[in-house]
Amino acid sequence: MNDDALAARLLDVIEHDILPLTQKGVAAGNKVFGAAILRKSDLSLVLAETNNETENPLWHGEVHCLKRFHELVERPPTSELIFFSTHEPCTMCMSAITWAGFDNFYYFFSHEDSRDAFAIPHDLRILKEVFGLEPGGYRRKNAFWSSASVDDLINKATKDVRSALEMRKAAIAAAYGSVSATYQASKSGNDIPLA
Ligand SMILES: Nc1nc2[nH]cnc2c(=O)[nH]1
Repeated sequence: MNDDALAARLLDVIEHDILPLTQKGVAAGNKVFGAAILRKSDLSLVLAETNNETENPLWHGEVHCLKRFHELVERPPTSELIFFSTHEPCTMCMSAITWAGFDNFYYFFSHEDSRDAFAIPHDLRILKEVFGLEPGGYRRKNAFWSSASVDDLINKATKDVRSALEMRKAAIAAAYGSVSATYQASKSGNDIPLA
């Protein structure tokens, strides 16, 4: 799999498939996180989903996506699939991705971004309080999966490709800034335990 093509495709998926769902989800009081599943063979989309914590606080973007995946009548084997998350998965979501059988995941925003740019510090707090781990302290490559950020892929690209990808990345981050502001303005009224 070519890293440049994968980075470009993940940017397409976040912009065109996940973000529109998240804009609707946030308007209904949910958080800004989303996820998608793609085929390794041609990077086509299997499905995209978004956070639905107003229905159930366990429906993080990633877990909600896995739930919908298991509701599909025809489901490709997870060995043939890529898992993509808008934000670095929390410890629950990482475990869910593992239990679902994926050998990989990719993400756009880091845990530190969730805390600093999105004012959602819980993923890092749980990592520290429950597991005693500092940011980045989990094993990004292990016996179950290898994980990487979109930044990792972009950083491996050639200079020209890299600057084009960086520009697209900045535009997507700006769009997420706007949905994040909507979520933050509404969150005092919601019933989510760790809002
Ligand atoms: N990655 C991720 N972190 C979260 N923290 C709270 N909700 C979520 C979510 O849906 N995804």
